[in-house]
Amino acid sequence: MLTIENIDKYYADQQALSNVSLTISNGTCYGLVGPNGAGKSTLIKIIASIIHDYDGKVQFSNSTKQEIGYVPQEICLEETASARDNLNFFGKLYGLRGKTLETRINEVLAEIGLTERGKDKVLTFSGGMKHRLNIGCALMHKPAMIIMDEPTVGIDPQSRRYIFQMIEQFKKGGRTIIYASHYMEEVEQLCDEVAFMDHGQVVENGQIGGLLQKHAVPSIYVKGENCLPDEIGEYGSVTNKNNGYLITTSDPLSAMEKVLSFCRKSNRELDRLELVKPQLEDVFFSLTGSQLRD
Ligand SMILES: Nc1ncnc2c1ncn2[C@@H]1O[C@H](COP(=O)(O)OP(=O)(O)OP(=O)(O)O)[C@@H](O)[C@H]1O
Repeated sequence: MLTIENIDKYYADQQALSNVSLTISNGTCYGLVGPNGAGKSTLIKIIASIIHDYDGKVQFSNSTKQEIGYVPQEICLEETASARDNLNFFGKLYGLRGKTLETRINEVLAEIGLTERGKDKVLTFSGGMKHRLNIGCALMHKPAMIIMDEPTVGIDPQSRRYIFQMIEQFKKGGRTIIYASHYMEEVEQLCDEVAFMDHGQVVENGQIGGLLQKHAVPSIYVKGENCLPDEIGEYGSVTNKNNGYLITTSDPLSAMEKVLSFCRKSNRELDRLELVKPQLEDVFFSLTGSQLRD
């Protein structure tokens, strides 16, 4: 278990984190979500012991700091060296030597899908392959906790899928994962729990299902050439979306029936009428009043 209590962090006069407290249980895939500058990387660096000058407490129970694998946001590889040599370097940093190191390099290359490219220089790799190797370097010492800072920024869909599969394997292996991202859909897909960060604070945290239930307002989507907002406005609160209308209402099924019946009676054609599943993006919006990518 990782317990973070009342963390404050300043860079000179600027406060990057304010009174941040979180508890992360072993074996959880925990998402840290927030816009640029929210404080995710700073918090991660504090957990990974890269930043030491902060107020507050970070406590690990039954996991030592040695068991953390940190995947930085920036690619941290020697481009002119091969994948094997990069893994060799990180393995040695963690105290591996000889046959054990050699075996571990082979295992990690297989895990990140780069066995065939092990002897090639990193500068010949695609962005996605570099990201996978970047993750591989953090796996050399078989860490119980893996901390990943925006591991899918700027990579192709195929590599993103590969990284997701790796994370699913980490989860199956019982590892604890901290996953910082500003891609809400990734966190929703991968994580069990999430903390929303904004302006250096945790604005809400908890199990994803619970947060959706607690904060997301149900809605329906209506699209039809002659459906006008003031005609359907009585069924809920209406906003424009993709040339149609989103009606947020506490009773979406009844609102659907009413829209359908209204359209039948008045001979309006409907292109689309659907129940909208609440998403984490909506929860973040309802808590902060801003979209994640504003
Ligand atoms: N080394 C630094 N020196 C000064 N200010 C910094 C430093 N690192 C981060 N900051 C500031 O601290 C705040 C939090 O930044 P941080 O990088 O932790 O946020 P983030 O959520 O990870 O953002 P991003 O998604 O852009 O990486 C920002 O205002 C940032 O400008």
